[in-house]
Amino acid sequence: MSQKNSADLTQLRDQIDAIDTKIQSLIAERAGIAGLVAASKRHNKSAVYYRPERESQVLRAVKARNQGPLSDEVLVRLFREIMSACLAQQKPLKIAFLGPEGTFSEMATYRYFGHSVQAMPESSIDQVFTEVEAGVADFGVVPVENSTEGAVNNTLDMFMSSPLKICGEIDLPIHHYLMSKQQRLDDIKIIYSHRQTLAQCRGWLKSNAPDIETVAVSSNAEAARRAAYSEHAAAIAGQTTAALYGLHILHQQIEDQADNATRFLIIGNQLLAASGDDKTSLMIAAKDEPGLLYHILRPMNEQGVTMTRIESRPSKRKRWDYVFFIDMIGHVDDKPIAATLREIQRFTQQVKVLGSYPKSV
Ligand SMILES: C=C(O[C@@H]1C=C(C(=O)O)C=C[C@H]1O)C(=O)O
Repeated sequence: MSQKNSADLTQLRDQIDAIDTKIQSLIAERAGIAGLVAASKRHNKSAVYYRPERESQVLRAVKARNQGPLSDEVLVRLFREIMSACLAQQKPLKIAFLGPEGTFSEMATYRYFGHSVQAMPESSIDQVFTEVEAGVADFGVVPVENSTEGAVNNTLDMFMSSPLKICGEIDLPIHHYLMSKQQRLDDIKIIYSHRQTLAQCRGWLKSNAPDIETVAVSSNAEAARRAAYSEHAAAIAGQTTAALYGLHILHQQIEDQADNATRFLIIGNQLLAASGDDKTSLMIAAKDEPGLLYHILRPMNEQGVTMTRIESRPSKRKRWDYVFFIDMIGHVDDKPIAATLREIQRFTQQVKVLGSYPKSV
């Protein structure tokens, strides 16, 4: 390296050191102010420390200010971590997720809340709801739909009996990796994975491993654990799972749809104020009469409310009786949504607002 180059490098590093010093003192200043906000909330018994709607406003402002060179996604991640650390000064949030460690639900948990939380792996979706209902966890993270495979029925069905509210959502791109102790596909006799994952890789498996037995297990992480104990087994799981279980990656991104994504819900006890860009989820129990769907869709259309999703599930009360799950753009306090709700209530047995929450940032 020439002398000039080396002098340039020293100067650039000095600049970086000076900037780091400023960033550090600004982060400390921010943490101090967040601490003051928390102290002022302490005087008010009903105040809540964690405000998802406020945090999503902060993150949207970060995106709006961004002029590069870092991507929106990277900047949102950094600010998410700063807020997570500021909040944890009081007490880290406890977050129940569908475990074990290494699942996509765990990834969604850290992506949504940052790493300064106490993440609690649970054995089932039902158990995530139970821990939040009992107050053992502050919030829960559960999958609700996949872009290839559709609804996660278990999660939808839980809302029929649970009083919990939806406090947020996060879309996570999902890529699947084939991993094993073996280096070659020819040496594999059995492939383990979660049922949903196998379904998302159905085409790849048919073309590339038509003669290998596939076995559905309780989670992708459980699949990796089994592959780690067996000489001729492989697992399909997320990239980070391979390192966790000491497995080689044999094939990357084997999902049939390149833009495969799963949407997760954040569940908790809070009803949130509007963030300015929200969604509302409803559960509607039907009256057994003709034109029901019409009576749900008509007021939406009249009020100009956009529906983003509709699912129906058996009510489990009697045969061929259904419950509808509907997502719409807007907050329950918005006039068009409030008017839509009033109108739907006239024609249905029960309308339950599962929550109004900030759209995934
Ligand atoms: C600082 C506050 O409390 C918490 C911390 C936030 C932050 O670090 O920006 C934002 C919202 C709350 O989760 C607040 O309510 O403004």
